[in-house]
Amino acid sequence: MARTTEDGTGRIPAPDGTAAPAEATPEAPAAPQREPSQRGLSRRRLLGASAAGLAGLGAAAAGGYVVADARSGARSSGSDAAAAVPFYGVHQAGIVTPAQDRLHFVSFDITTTSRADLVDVLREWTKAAERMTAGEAAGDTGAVDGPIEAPPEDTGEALGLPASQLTLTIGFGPTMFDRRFGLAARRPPALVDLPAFPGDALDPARSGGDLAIQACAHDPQVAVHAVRNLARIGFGAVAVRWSQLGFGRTSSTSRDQATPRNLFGFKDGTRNLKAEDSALLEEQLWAAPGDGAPWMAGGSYLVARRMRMHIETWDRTPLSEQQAIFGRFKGTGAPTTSVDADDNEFDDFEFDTVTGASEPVIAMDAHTRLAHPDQNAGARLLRRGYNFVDGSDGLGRLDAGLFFLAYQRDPRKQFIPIQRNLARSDTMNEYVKHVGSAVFACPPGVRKGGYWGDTLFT
Ligand SMILES: C=CC1=C(C)c2cc3[nH]c(cc4nc(cc5[nH]c(cc1n2)c(C)c5CCC(=O)O)C(CCC(=O)O)=C4C)c(C)c3C=C
Ligand SMILES: [Fe+2]
Repeated sequence: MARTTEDGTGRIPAPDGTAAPAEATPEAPAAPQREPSQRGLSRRRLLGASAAGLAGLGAAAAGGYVVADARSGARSSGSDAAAAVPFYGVHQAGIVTPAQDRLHFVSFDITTTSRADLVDVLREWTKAAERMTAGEAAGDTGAVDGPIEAPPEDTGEALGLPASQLTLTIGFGPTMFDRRFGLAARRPPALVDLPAFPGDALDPARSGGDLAIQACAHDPQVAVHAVRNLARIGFGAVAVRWSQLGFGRTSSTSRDQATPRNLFGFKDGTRNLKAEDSALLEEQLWAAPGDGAPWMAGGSYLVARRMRMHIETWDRTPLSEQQAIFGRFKGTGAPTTSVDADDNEFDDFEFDTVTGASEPVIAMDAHTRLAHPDQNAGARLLRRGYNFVDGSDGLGRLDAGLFFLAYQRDPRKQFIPIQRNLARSDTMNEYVKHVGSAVFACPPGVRKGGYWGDTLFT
């Protein structure tokens, strides 16, 4: 039987068929089931109307979700890409949530010096984020149902679009803990300024920030709409410092997802931390109460690096050399130590295997050897990066690369030592340059009635 979202929210059903709680954790409170505004022509109502009109078309594919596209009237089945991810939960959505296809990441400077104003913005953002992730307009009266004399409460470009699995994840940068807001004593020990690494070519205009929002969705317009409306709501208290669009995920964060490819053409995310690795997530991803900042318990630390990839040089590099850099076959993603290249993507590396000439099959300076937990005191990352192509560089090359996003429990023990290892000797460094960098403390998930980061301010 085809599964429809009867309340019209498109909320992803839990495995038992009930509406899933936030972040699909057993502890998470039930997601709110609100009536659409009486006046508002919400995105959800538009979808509901469209779905009703299409009801006579009959059931879609067995076991699939049924999603109506309000813009085109088209109906797609067998996919939940249009559904909503609950906003509330123990952890913020957008971390272990199966990585969506599109990203809009934005870093803000806080321009107010008033702590009360900052908290007001976080409260307003929370309300808008809850609405937008449910597929609704940013404010009650939306884009077209407010007073004609006033600017609308929503910018309108997502009218009629479904929730598209939008997640909004907030992070606080080290500079938010300076003297402005009385938060210095609450700066988590793990929220360190990242050191300079060999080869860094960081642009300050693409680095740092007091606050960041990661918007991920299956529709780029939905992600951009969310960021734009949060920036609009925060006007006068925050200003965009830099932002980055991403068009193709470069990691899987769930075993249900196929491994995607980066712009070097290699499968990326094979050995990522995944949502199903419960014990590892506790050990490597989520901050715990004893970690030195109790307000961060259930949160995580995010490192963002804009990494330019010299794809034109890469494209002139022999396949054998490309594969040697990753110690993996380009086609299947299997380690080059696997007996055959077929279907062995998830094989373990045999780092001790040597060639007839007694050379290691996987070079000592191969990216995957240097990044492997065995070389980094067991440290792992939950990578959630995206490909980008931001036009060209004026020198006949595309400005392309990987916007690397990695969540972890403590960057001092995870990103920093791994990156030190890579920066020193990774053979990939010839093709890659780090041009932007930032680190954020992402607080735990929001309880119903609470607001983003309330554990920090209360
Ligand atoms: C400091 C951390 C890392 C940076 C920066 C980084 C950049 C980077 N990586 C690729 C492509 C691949 N990386 C792969 C694996 C991998 N990379 C890191 C860390 C960083 N990568 C880790 C921790 C791992 C997993 C190691 C392990 O547990 O075995 C792979 C192999 C596929 C996979 O396992 O995901 C690829 C391919 C690029 C292109 C890049 C910068 C542009
Ligand atoms: Fe990597």
